[in-house]
Amino acid sequence: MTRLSDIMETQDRLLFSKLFHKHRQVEVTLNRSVLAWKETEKSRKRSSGISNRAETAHIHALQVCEIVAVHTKDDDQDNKETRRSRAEAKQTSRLHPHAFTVSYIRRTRQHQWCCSEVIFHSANQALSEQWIKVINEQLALLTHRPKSLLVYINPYGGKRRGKRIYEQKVAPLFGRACISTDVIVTERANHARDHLKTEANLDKYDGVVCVGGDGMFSEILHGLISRTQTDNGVDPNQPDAELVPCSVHIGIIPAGSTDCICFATVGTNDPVTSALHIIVGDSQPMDVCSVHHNDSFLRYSVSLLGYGFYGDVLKDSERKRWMGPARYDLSGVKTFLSHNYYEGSISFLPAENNMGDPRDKLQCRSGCSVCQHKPSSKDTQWEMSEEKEMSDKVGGWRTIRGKFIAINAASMSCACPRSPKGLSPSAHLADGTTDLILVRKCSRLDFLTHLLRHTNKEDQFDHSFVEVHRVRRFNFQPQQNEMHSLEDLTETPKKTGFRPICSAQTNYNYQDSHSSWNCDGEILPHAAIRVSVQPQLIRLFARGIEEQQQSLLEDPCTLWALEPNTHYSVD
Ligand SMILES: CCCCCCCCCCCCC/C=C/[C@@H](O)[C@H](COP(=O)(O)O)NC(=O)CCCCC
Ligand SMILES: Nc1ncnc2c1ncn2[C@@H]1O[C@H](COP(=O)(O)OP(=O)(O)O)[C@@H](O)[C@H]1O
Ligand SMILES: [Ca+2]
Repeated sequence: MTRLSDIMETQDRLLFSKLFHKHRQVEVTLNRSVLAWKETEKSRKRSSGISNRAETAHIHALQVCEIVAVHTKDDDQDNKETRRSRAEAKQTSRLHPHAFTVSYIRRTRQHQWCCSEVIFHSANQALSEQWIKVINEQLALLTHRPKSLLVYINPYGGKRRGKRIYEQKVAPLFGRACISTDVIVTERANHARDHLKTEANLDKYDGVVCVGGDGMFSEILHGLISRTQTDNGVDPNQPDAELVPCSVHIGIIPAGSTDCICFATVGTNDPVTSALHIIVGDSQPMDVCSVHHNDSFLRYSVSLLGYGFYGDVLKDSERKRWMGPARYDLSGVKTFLSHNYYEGSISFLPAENNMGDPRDKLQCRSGCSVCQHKPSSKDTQWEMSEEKEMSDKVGGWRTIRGKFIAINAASMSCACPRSPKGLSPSAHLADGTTDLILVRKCSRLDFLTHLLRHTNKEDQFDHSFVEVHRVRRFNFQPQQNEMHSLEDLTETPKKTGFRPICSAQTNYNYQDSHSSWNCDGEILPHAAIRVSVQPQLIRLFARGIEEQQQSLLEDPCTLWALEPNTHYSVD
């Protein structure tokens, strides 16, 4: 563990100088991992006006991996400084005219990051240039940082602010970090998907950036996965095909309605935070579910596959797109009041016991140990042999038949501003499993209590009518129409609430008896599906949700007070 007090002294210094910062003389040190500075004793004495007294020295430190860029100071920054302290700034600029700016990541609140700046002045131009050169050399060693990105903007997602968000908040940061971009503003649905599938020259880019919501992300996901499988000769129609992971990272700039994939992988829906995760080249692997109907491929999903409640909400909300994100609230209330349930049979292959449990309260966080667990060959053989048997009684597969208000498969927590802990708070981003949540037919009041628990601290699984399983695969088969007796027809499905009572009894049809699957915000054309989790098929420019660190919130430059004979550690 590095001791902060040693940083100023150590042998592995790359550069050490006396420079000026905020009109005070500072000793600045750079080593391979940290840029640190503290006020010189002479300057401390002068500014405190008390001689011969040991004042507390403060060391300010930035991790090199969190430096966005270093530049010669520009006039704009001069103006900002001038406003703050005109006289002092003028004097510093006159005496030490050669300045450089280090832009770095500062944590604010709730997992939010911003880009801050620290300016160092010197009287010596060559010295200032040397600092810029050496810091840049260190940044160049961070080879996982992207240099070239392909950006797709959905101008109609969310509140239709995607283009403005990108131009005003993101592009300037990419420019500062010297990242080159090709930007495509989409002209129709599936424009981005089709471009990625067939046209885009992916060799040119280190990553693809999606400016939009979960639906737009889904387009990028499909384009990239499909392109990768084509390039590697894999047929995605085969439900058991082992898919080839995509080599290109995906960045998400949230500009949609739910933005659950961004929220669950970063902890906030903030375009600047996401842009900074892209700039530093963070990497978060993610599971992808492949969904098939019989032996043909339907879609991929990374967040929610929801039948019943969430399928009905989505279907209803599509007609209200003009309302923007509020459409989900209105459709949510309407669907809740309809209180439909659907019959069907769900069979699933549970994950091994060492994969945790959806109710274990172990949340997936940055560097999650559960997600780093690779299935052993024994686990894999077990799974393969079980899979072949495909039986209810033997082989680990379980089958549950019943009447369900909702069937949800959450491959990640699905946290979003509407539900900050998500549909399955302990689901993992990259463990190769999905949490299958079955909400059986229950009273309206019970279902409301269950829904409300998504928004507070209570356990939404702690109901007799809810069960949850961590699974690797599942199949769903809706109740077949022809299997109903006449009596069943009047019974299935229950359409209470605002429909004419006779419609459920006399106009029984497929639409009424079946819900639709909401697959990351897209409606699937079939109710009978086979789902298989493909572990870590894609990588995002993200790092998972960070545990909050109080010390990092207190000072722009991660400030430590250095007490005599006390050591402070850099985490
Ligand atoms: C009475 C209070 C009820 C509160 C219940 C809140 C539960 C919310 C859980 C939401 C999970 C969302 C999972 C993500 C789904 C998205 O993929 C999908 C499309 O997003 P986008 O492309 O950005 O529009 N969004 C939805 O399906 C919306 C579900 C909203 C349900 C109220
Ligand atoms: N230029 C476009 N015109 C119309 N639809 C588009 C365009 N670009 C993308 N889309 C589609 O818009 C849908 C919603 O996009 P998204 O960005 O997820 O917004 P929201 O979160 O509001 O649903 C996606 O299904 C995507 O395929
Ligand atoms: Ca998972």
